[in-house]
Amino acid sequence: MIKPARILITAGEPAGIGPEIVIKLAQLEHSDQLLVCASPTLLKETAQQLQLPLTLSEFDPAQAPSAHQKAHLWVVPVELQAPAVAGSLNQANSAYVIKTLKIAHQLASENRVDAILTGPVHKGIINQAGLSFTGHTEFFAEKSQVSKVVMMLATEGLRVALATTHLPLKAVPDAITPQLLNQVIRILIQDLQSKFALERPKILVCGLNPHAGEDGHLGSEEIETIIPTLERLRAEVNAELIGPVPADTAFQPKFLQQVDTVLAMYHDQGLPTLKYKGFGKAINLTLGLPYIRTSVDHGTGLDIAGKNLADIGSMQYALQFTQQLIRNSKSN
Ligand SMILES: NC(=O)c1ccc[n+]([C@@H]2O[C@H](COP(=O)([O-])OP(=O)(O)OC[C@H]3O[C@@H](n4cnc5c(N)ncnc54)[C@H](O)[C@@H]3O)[C@@H](O)[C@H]2O)c1
Ligand SMILES: N[C@H](C(=O)O)[C@H](O)COP(=O)(O)O
Repeated sequence: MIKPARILITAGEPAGIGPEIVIKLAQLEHSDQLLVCASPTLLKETAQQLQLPLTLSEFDPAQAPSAHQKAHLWVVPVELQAPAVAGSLNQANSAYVIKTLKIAHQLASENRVDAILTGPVHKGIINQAGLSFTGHTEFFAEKSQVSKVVMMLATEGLRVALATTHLPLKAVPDAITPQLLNQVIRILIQDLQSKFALERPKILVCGLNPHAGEDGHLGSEEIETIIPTLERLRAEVNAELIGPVPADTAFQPKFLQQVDTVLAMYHDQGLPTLKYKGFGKAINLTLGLPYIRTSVDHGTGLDIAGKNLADIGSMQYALQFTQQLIRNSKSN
């Protein structure tokens, strides 16, 4: 029998739909142990509002992981600073959110959990509280002292990785340097090989400008940076690097069927297509970290928080994907 893995879920922004999707997930059967880093008070109150059963036990690292029992959660408790009101952000609770992420990083770094699965946080309110935060991706990279990681979102039939993550659009062209592309593509290849068992990954690389720069008439980043970097890398890596191709036509089935991943140059070049194809059944994962970190494909859903409208499709998909990544990493 396979030993259950231990998966730590952070419940995310307390005023959002994170606590609701965690409690809904807890009602189902799972072969691995689910551990939640959150406020026990918040979890109990949310379960009560949803009229769902829930018992909590405090996490005991000395105990071996056991398969999930329906309507039960192991908890790493962190208390809120102020009562959570569904749909209404409160900067007093931003330190709570960050504390859950710090604990998750600590437990994963010490191999006390097999993976971190993060619920959605609200980047704006964390910054409003005076805590600099651009996203989980960058947070875990910094905590792990890794100079570069890669954000990838995946749904059935499509994986999209990003060369740049959370930065203003006007900062993107300057960020696309040979060094950045070199690092991103190497991490992408390494993790496609190790996490997805793709021996010689095929990567479709998008250009930055309309029509991939139209031979320099619509932008020079392709000619000056992307093409020479891909040429250099082709001689050095065990991967097929196709492109740069125009991003507007890259996402046609006839191209996607032939590649393992699309590499988009920036967040909204790649993610709208991914989310159009698979919102609610997609996962977000961070490549290049020393541990497995995954997340749902959606945000805090403040407009539906507290209304029992949150769909757990992405959370379920993210959990199944995470379980597979853990099995793959253990068999490597
Ligand atoms: N993993 C993460 O932490 C993560 C991911 C994406 C966005 N965010 C953050 O979330 C905040 C809100 O972002 P947003 O409003 O752009 O996106 P959002 O995903 O929160 O909401 C977009 C729309 O999708 C709906 N929706 C989202 N999740 C749903 C679910 N599970 N079931 C049913 N409907 C759902 C919402 O009701 C809303 O109408 C921002 O601060 C953003 O940065 C966090
Ligand atoms: N870019 C992500 C998305 O659109 O789903 C989201 O902002 C979450 O990013 P982090 O995992 O870095 O928080």
